[in-house]
Amino acid sequence: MLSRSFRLLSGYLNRMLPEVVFVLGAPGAGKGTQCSFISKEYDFVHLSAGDLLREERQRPGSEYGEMIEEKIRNGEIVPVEVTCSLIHKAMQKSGKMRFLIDGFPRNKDNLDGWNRVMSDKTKLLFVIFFECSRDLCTGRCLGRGAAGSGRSDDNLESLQKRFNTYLNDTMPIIEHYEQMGLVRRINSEAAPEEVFKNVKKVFNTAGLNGLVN
Ligand SMILES: Nc1ncnc2c1ncn2[C@@H]1O[C@H](COP(=O)(O)OP(=O)(O)O)[C@@H](O)[C@H]1O
Ligand SMILES: O=c1ccn([C@@H]2O[C@H](COP(=O)(O)OP(=O)(O)O)[C@@H](O)[C@H]2O)c(=O)[nH]1
Repeated sequence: MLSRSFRLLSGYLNRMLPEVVFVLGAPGAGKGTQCSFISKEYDFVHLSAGDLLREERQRPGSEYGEMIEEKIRNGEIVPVEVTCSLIHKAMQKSGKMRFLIDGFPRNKDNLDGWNRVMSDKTKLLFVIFFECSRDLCTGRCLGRGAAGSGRSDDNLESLQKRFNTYLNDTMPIIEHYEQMGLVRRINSEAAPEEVFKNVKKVFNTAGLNGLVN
């Protein structure tokens, strides 16, 4: 009896937690593009860790501006205390309950930091992993740079470093979630609308099919 009440109560409390989907994949795999599609059709707020860091870098008086710029240019990962606190603040500011966290967690420091501070405040639904060949991803990022992204890392030299970081540091995080049965793999080499069809299948299968807006 007591254990049933406990289960009901913890189930209820669990449902009250903000829900999170992590979105991972190589640089240029299409994470941002797909997240913006998802947030238009489903009740999820898109939070790009990279965008939050770039905003913080531009914020007058930020003590982290230079460090963030250096890390981004070199394709290295910013310490989790900075990234996690930006994500947490953006979640609170939104007043919403469902979040796509794009481009995070990218290494063990990110994963451990999130688990330390955020895992008991949120419920991780699943992890989307966009799979795309290195050549296509490189071409997309260079195209984004040529089209005027203004990003200091959309160049060949930074891209080589970003890919090394992705292979050495981010792939083990994806494998970690794979072992937990949380990864939803989606090939992202086709046109954006085609990729989105498969993204929708993942959300609908998870019972998140309520359209919004
Ligand atoms: N499926 C796709 N096919 C072709 N180009 C794409 C596709 N998805 C994204 N792009 C383009 O590739 C670049 C990188 O996409 P983006 O969504 O910013 O990737 P990420 O967030 O993974 O770095 C952008 O210029 C975007 O317009
Ligand atoms: O949690 C994060 C997300 C991004 N970055 C930095 O921001 C850069 C750009 O990341 P973003 O996700 O914006 O772009 P992508 O590399 O996926 O195209 C990365 O190479 C890192 O230097 C980081 O340090 N921590």
